[in-house]
Amino acid sequence: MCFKMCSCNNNIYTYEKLSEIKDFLKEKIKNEPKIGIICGSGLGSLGNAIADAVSIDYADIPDFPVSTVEGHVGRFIFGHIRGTAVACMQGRFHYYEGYPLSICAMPVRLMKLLGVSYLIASNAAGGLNPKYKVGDIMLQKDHFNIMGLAGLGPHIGPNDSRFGPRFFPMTNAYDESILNKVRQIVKDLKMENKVHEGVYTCVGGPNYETVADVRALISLGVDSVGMSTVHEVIAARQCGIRCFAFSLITNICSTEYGTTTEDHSCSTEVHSEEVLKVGKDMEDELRIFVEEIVEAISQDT
Ligand SMILES: O=P(O)(O)O[C@H]1O[C@H](CO)[C@@H](O)[C@H]1O
Ligand code: HPA
Repeated sequence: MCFKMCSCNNNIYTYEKLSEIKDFLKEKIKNEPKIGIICGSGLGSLGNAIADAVSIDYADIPDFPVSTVEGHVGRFIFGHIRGTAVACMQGRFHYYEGYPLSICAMPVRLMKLLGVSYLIASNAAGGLNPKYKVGDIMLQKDHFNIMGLAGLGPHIGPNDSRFGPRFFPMTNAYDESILNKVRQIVKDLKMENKVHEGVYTCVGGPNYETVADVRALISLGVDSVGMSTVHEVIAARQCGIRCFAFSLITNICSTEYGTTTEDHSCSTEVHSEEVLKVGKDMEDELRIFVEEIVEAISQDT
């Protein structure tokens, strides 16, 4: 299938196409997943907590896109976390890979067809809030949809109401009752000193931000910046999935021009190696955190 398509309409992932993919996956999995998990860059090990795992590479799913970015393995893992059936994406799709936002968010609609009613999305992100440190976690209280303000979204074009209504609110995009459960988990796990709540934004990337970009985002009230998640949450809210998302702060975005070092790099630059390393360093702690969240959500009826 050709993924080069207009970003505004002609969405190739029609309801019928996604139903075919859903049927293909359903034949391979044992239980209907209740919670969808999207692993951010370097956070794929969140999927290692899954029992009775059935792994399906994106490349083996008919008409499915493939992950092209380091830190995103590119497979679904279906199974259980603490007894709850989950669908976990070890690898997501980003706009900068050349996929329109409708394709980046398509797996969320697929998860809905598979039976998912809750989403836990994670991302690696740069810290803008001066209180944040590398390795901190930011619970997404909200997002600032810069790409949406520029007319880009996963739902632009003809609307198929089987994926949800044309117009829908985003006031409570991040579910307050899940957030309350997570706040309690943060206390129980004694993580208060490294967990914050804030506003995330998704930029197009793949370059990291200039100092002027960073200063502007801070002035707009944004606390963390990445290149994902927002369009996934939009697609999820459109089809009635309740959402929780968090950023792992993998680097601090610089508000100052750095000094150029002897090798012509800059002292305040961010590089993808450090982003992935912070994810790796945090993998055990985050895996337990996500397991607790799954268990708390599963008690929700
Ligand atoms: O949002 P995730 O997938 O975690 O990845 C983040 O990390 C990558 C940049 O290092 C970008 O893809 C950015 O979006
Ligand atoms: N900016 C954008 N995306 C990111 C960053 C960043 O600083 N860190 C990890 N993903």
